[in-house]
Amino acid sequence: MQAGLQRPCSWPAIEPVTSHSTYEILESGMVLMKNYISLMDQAEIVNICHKLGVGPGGFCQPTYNSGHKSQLQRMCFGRNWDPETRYKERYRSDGSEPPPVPEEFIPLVETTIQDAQAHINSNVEIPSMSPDVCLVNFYTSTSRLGLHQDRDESSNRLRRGLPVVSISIGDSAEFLYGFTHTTDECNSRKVLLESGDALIFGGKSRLVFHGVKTILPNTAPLSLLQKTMLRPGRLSLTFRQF
Ligand SMILES: O=C(O)CCC(=O)C(=O)O
Ligand SMILES: [Fe+2]
Repeated sequence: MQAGLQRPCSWPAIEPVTSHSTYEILESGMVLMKNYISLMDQAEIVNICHKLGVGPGGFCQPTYNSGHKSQLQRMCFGRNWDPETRYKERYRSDGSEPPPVPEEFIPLVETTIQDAQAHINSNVEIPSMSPDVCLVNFYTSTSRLGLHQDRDESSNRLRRGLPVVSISIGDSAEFLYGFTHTTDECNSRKVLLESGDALIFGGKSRLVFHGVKTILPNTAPLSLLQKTMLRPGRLSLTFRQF
């Protein structure tokens, strides 16, 4: 954590490890923080997601109106999001409601944004936010996520460019991104997201098209697998303020 960015000590401690991390500015408002979350904290995040994932409102495989099932397992925190109804339905079809965003995650996300802002020396390019929604995705080695924009949050927050903060845990992923509505796999840029990386996209990059092309099997840190019940695959958490 950067000097001067101390949080009240009553907050539960999931703290990013900035000493070993490196920062890459991908675009205005889009920063990749490599090796940002310590293995211990990754394990804690996995354990929290595991505990909530097996309860009511936990992991499920979203279904499209066509009957097609999504290739992912997904769980929402804070607000129910569904590929068909977006944020409109408070309850899932099984009657469950999503758990709130776990309180351990909120200072982690806020600090991540502060560190990104400190790195680019601007809180205009990436505004601050406090997450009240999170989508948790679990990808197996064959899962993919097509190119899309995250644009279902409230228009006020989108207009202000409040960032999405994405955290990757487990197997690495090839993540695609691009800025035109014609963005496809051929003309998008590609970046590797590894366990412990945080990616922020806000400001001018808030509506970037993005998706997950490939999961690279057997790339999760061994010690993470030993410390947790994480199955082979990738867990991603994308935090937003609705
Ligand atoms: O898994 C990821 O890194 C991206 C997830 C994502 O784009 C989403 O949930 O909207
Ligand atoms: Fe997304």
